[in-house]
Amino acid sequence: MSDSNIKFSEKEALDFHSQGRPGKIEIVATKPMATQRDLSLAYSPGVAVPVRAIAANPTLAYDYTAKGNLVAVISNGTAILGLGNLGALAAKPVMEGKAVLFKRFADVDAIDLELATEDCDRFIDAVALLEPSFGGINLEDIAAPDCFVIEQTLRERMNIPVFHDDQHGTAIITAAGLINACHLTNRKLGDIKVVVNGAGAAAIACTELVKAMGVKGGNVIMCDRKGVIHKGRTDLDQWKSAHAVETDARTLADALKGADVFLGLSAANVLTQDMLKQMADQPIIFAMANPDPEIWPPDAMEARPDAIIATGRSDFPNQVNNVLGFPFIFRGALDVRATAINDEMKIAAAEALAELAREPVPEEVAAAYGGRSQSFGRDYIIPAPFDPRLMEVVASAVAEAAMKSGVAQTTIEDFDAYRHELRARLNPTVSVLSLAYEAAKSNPKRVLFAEGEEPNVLRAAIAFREAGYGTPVLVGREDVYGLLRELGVDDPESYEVLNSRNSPLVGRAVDHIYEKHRRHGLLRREVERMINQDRNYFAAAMLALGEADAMITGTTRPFSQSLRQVRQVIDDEKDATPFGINLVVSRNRTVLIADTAVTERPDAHQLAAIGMRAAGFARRMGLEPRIAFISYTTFGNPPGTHIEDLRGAVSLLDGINTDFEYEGEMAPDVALNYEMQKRFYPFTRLSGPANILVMPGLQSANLSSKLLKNLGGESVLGPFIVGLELPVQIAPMTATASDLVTLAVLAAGSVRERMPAKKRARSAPPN
Ligand SMILES: NC(=O)C1=CN([C@@H]2O[C@H](COP(=O)(O)OP(=O)(O)OC[C@H]3O[C@@H](n4cnc5c(N)ncnc54)[C@H](OP(=O)(O)O)[C@@H]3O)[C@@H](O)[C@H]2O)C=CC1
Ligand SMILES: CC(=O)C(=O)O
Ligand SMILES: [Mg+2]
Repeated sequence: MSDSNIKFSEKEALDFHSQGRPGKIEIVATKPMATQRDLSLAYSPGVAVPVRAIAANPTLAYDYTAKGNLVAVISNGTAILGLGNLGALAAKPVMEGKAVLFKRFADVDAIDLELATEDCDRFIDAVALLEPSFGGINLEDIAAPDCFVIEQTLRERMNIPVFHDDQHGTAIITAAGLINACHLTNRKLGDIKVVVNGAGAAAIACTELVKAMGVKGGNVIMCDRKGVIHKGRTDLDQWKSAHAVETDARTLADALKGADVFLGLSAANVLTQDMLKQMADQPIIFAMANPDPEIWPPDAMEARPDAIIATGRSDFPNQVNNVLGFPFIFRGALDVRATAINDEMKIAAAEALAELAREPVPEEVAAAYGGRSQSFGRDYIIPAPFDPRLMEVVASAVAEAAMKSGVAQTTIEDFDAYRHELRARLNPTVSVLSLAYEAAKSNPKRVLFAEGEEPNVLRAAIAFREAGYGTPVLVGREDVYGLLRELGVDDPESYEVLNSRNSPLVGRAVDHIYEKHRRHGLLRREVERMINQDRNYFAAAMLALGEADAMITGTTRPFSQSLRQVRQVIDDEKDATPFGINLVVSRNRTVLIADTAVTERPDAHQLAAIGMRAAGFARRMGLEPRIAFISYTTFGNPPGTHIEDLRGAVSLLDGINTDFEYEGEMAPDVALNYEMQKRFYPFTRLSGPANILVMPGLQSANLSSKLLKNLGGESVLGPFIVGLELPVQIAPMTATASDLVTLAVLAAGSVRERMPAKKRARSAPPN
């Protein structure tokens, strides 16, 4: 089995796919469909107008339909990952997965199409007929040699890019990795001896590309299931025989003697430690079969500590997987309406990837993969898929190469502006959340789940642990182990449970709270009762005493009650009142709303302080803060009362040195609409629409967030508490298990660097 650090059960994988709406994709309308008029425009009779326009000028399809951003991911399921021919229907989860990766990484809309035929001609006809619908075709998981015939014929017949990703996507990423691995081991492509295991779609394309880049034909030995592909074999088709060589080697083991490079695009576990021991010094081992590689990296490393090792998986260093390429390659091709993805575009992508890996990694990416090396070297020969730079670097290289090589139908005049547009397409908050998850994995923390008897909380704790985000510490008095068992956990005793009825830590928890409050009216016996009766007090005391790094609670009582209890044990940050921030993540923008949780009527000082801390929070989320102090009036229009505090906050900020933009008072429709600001209030100090709305009071902040969540269809996260001395997050009572996991990850992520929890506990002064 694997030594991977991502663990999940088969049930989890199935639940992931079946929960909520089955599958991974849905279609969302981009235009309003609310009124009779909307319907008349979207469909008959209004739709007739673009129909006639496109009939007269076909390129207008790119202006009036989704074609220009739409890719079909098409398979017949004859080579699903490394699982073999499992048929068109079984390929659907992979193709849906590919479609969502297109969206997630490059904002390309993609739809999966599975064709139930193994007849090349029928497949080709079916795909060719789809040309009007799509801006590009991604062929996927079609076995060799049919895939060669299919792709070649479709490229000739179609006037949009047709790209078999298992061939060229893989070849591009492999080439980038190989360039860098050779660079690190001082090898020249012209000298290396390569063994390619597999002679299918991916293997043949990789071999062709590396030969085109300078690897000598006579230095490459390819193997299939029957062993080495040598000149004496009589069972070879034209694609395999093109790579047959004169050699005495007959098996993979023979071929690997003295080889510099192993490129595995075959099947799981076919490479042994003994074979690796025969390879040259500093061997380069790319075991790229999916989902399980030809050899697991720890085994390869044990046999050859001097090796550079890559796999197709995200849970080991050096992920050589086509996910690093296809989203961005299609992004660039679509943006210039390319008619093909040609060799120039492929080479530009490979070079851009290789160069990017040699550049310093941005701080947030390094932090996210903190446990692993993130500077160019043996464990980092290729960028990581979550690196936000991939989009602009690879897509712009591909678009430029398309223009230079004459397959672009439109041109990009200003590449700086284009790169800026590409950055904006990726919602930074979505990226930051992904990075927060990665960061949690590489720096796992101990998180107290204060409501450890609630099924939802336990589900979250299980998911938190199994995803590798950290160690959940469950606070509960009932039989928590029994509850875990009911939820399908086989080894409940492996979870840590703290019970305030019998924990040896109770005495110290009481001491801690009593110490804080004994001069403010609390008797020791009252503190004992608090600890005994309320898990929030006990959990918060455990946090304060260093038994864990962070805490989450909130699902069993109103937010304000949980917060009040927590604040009796955990101090506020110096000179600050805590407040709540909600994150509204809508299609193309993220907006923060504050204070959604604590102070009912903040005065000018409190509003200014909320603005300042919200700006810091926004930066941590990857947003450059632009604050609007929100009112129902904009700069006194219409005239009204209750705006003094907002104006006061603005002038308080005017009096200090701030490094963020702020403006107010403003109504939300003006704050969020920069065109309107420039038109009616050209003196605005914002440089774009506001992304932090500091509301005049708790009512407006809290109500607007809840309305957006329930009516607006927006994804609203939070409230996140800002301003407590120790990381505590309080979930809304309606939180789902997955909301709780996000909160736990964010709470763990805001742990300041200090002594690890357990150590602090031990070094605390004796009571
Ligand atoms: N990391 C990445 O990005 C990618 C990885 N891959 C992986 O590469 C593998 C092949 O995919 P693909 O090319 O699309 O599939 P194909 O079906 O086109 O090719 C499979 C090839 O693997 C060979 N093979 C299978 N088992 C063995 C074995 N035990 N020893 C030697 N060769 C073997 C087959 O040999 P024969 O010709 O004798 O049948 C065939 O040549 C899969 O595991 C896939 O997951 C693919 C694309 C991208
Ligand atoms: C990654 C991929 O496309 C494959 O393994 O088939
Ligand atoms: Mg594939």
